Amino acid sequence: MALSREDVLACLKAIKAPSGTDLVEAGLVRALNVDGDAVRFVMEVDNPEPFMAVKEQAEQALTALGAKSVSIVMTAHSKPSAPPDLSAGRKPEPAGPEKIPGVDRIVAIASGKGGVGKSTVAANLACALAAEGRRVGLLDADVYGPSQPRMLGVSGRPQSPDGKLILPLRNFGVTMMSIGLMTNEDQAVVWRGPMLMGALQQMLTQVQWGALDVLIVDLPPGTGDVQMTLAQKAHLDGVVIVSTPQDVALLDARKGIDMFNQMGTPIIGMIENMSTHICSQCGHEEHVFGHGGVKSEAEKLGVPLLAEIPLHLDIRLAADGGAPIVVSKPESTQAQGFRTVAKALVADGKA
Ligand SMILES: Nc1ncnc2c1ncn2[C@@H]1O[C@H](COP(=O)(O)OP(=O)(O)OP(=O)(O)O)[C@@H](O)[C@H]1O
Repeated sequence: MALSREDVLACLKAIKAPSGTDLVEAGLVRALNVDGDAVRFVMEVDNPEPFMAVKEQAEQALTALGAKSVSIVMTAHSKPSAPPDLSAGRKPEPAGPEKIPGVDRIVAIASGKGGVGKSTVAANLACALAAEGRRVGLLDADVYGPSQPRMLGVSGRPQSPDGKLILPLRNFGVTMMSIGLMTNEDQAVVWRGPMLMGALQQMLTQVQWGALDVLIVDLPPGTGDVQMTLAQKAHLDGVVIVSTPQDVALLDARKGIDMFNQMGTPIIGMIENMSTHICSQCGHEEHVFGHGGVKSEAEKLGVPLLAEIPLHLDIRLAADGGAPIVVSKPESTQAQGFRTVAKALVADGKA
């Protein structure tokens, strides 16, 4: 038998809530839906226990009225939230960037432009810090061209025995995780904003980094979603900007510095890469990309120039061969720049 809304309300008005008032008057009947011989409504109560008998009574009365199906869902009241505590002595709440448990510091390696040697610097710095006895992690967040697996000579898919935490890989004393290890090496990866941010967050929080003195993050070039997400989600202790002496690379580096300044991330310093070219045959030195541009820029910006790294075949061969120059030829002059930066970071408590 088709019921009307009025019939149903009249039926419910005859049932008393524990307070003595009828169900409708007490405002307990919410979202009433009468559809033919089916009746549904929600009873909003603080504690369902005392209302169980009332619910049963309502079901019986509605069935007697002619309802074939009765569905009464009891939900707890959504209490209005307390007004914000604006008193001066209140405890500060954690907001914005958070620390990763077990990771003492996070240092990002950034560049305004692609191909200036940012990943080479990140790999060498990580290995040089490990050689200084630091517990080092290296997160390859360069989603557009992950290169750390090749530079550190690691391959294979990271395992996740419990399906929750990802086990990172390790080489040369560096604990490493790369987005490149989650995709096929030759496969072009198209990342959309939310996907990218999700992947970065997963790399930060779901990788079993263990106890680290410093986590080095190799960022993609430029000032995009990854940089913003990292600065917003993780507590970044500082950023090292890599640039070549060329004007165009410097211009892009300036944009990067500007962005990190706006996000309140300290700039640890700049590194001029491919500073001078020393011929591996005759030792002749020439300035392929100019020289000193980064130094004067760093002076202008009031940030330290951490090192001038030469453009040298050995640096490329070592990086491409899976053992960075600080590992394969630690005593060479080409490795010295990286090692000096690592020592300085340790001495300043930055890594
Ligand atoms: N100082 C150097 N001397 C010789 N070769 C170098 C030097 N620095 C980097 N390279 C080489 O230049 C190439 C690009 O370097 P790298 O991948 O580190 O740059 P990147 O800035 O990280 O690039 P991307 O924009 O792809 O992330 C690599 O083949 C690397 O071996």
